Amino acid sequence: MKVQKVLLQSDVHSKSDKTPVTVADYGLFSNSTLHTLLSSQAIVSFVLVKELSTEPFSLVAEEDSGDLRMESGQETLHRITKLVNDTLVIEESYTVATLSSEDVLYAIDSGKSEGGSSGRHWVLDPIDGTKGFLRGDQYAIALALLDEGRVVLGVLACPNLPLASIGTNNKHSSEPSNEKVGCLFFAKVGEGTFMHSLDGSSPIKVHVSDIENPEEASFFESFEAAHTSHDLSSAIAKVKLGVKAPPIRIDSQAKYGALSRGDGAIYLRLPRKGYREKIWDHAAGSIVVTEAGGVVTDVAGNPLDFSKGEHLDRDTIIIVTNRKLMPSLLKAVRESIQEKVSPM
Ligand SMILES: Nc1ncnc2c1ncn2[C@@H]1O[C@H](COP(=O)(O)O)[C@@H](O)[C@H]1OP(=O)(O)O
Ligand SMILES: [Mg+2]
Ligand SMILES: [Mg+2]
Ligand SMILES: [Mg+2]
Repeated sequence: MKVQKVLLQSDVHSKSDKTPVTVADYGLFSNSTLHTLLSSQAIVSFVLVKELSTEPFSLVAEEDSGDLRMESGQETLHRITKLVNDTLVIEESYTVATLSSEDVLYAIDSGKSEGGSSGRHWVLDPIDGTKGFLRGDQYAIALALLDEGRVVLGVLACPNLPLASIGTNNKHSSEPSNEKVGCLFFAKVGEGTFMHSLDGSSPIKVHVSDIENPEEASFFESFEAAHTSHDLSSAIAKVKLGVKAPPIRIDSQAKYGALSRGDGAIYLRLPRKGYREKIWDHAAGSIVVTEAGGVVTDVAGNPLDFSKGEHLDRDTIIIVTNRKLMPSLLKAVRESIQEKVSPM
């Protein structure tokens, strides 16, 4: 959050489309991003190892220390180490000793497990929705626990997600947005999904929307057209289901969080051909939604399979909604795909 604030105060963000333009802009953006995602991975990994010292530890995480071990990476490593220590200071129980650069490298590289169908594995996306982070929009820190290939626990921190609904029905776009942001969702198998504010309000139990008529539903999709087909989702939602509201396009697993509390009723992810989704992009989000009463499936109607290592199957379409809407949504997705493949 600290790094994003600095980014947003820089000149870069005064441009209307919030995208980097000059070489210097790109430098600032990529350095800040690198610092943030590696620090996040180091902090979560360090804390997990400390808390779980009595059991075998396996972490499947997105990032690795990469060039940080080389001469050219020393300045970056130094800054990340400072960022990690400055952050851990806030939490008194972790300030026993200052972490060295070596400790930070070790923590980052503890995330090299491949996961799989046996035993327990933590799954971490230290910054999910990197593009949203850069734009000053939505991003998430997503942590899940797999047990024998099944997600049994999920935590989703969404630092920029308003505590109030972001659903199209509740939004008054003419009003200035001074709403409070920063939500944390957590779900444990069989125990439901809870949300509280990042600054620590008491948790409330959340439920997915109970809308039955698809025309009244609003739907989420990626902000980035490279991550999902906006054309296909619009064909499914507008044409097949009669959805009236425009799509809510936001980055990251904040979509799962927002859906789990009923801000919208549908999330469609229609990746480009050949793409293999990573487990850390969906593990936490999927249990947050299912424990809130929702359903997360592929196009065959099966739950996502997190037991095959780092990836889901190639070309996995992800369909998320409540139990009542799922049959018609599945039908609409299948029909639209069929029509796209073999146009009449
Ligand atoms: N070509 C791609 N197709 C689908 N997802 C992608 C692609 N490239 C990166 N991603 C990952 O998809 C997620 C973002 O999707 P969304 O559009 O829902 O925000 C991110 O986790 C991003 O990784 P990252 O964690 O590095 O940001
Ligand atoms: Mg991700
Ligand atoms: Mg990521
Ligand atoms: Mg990434």
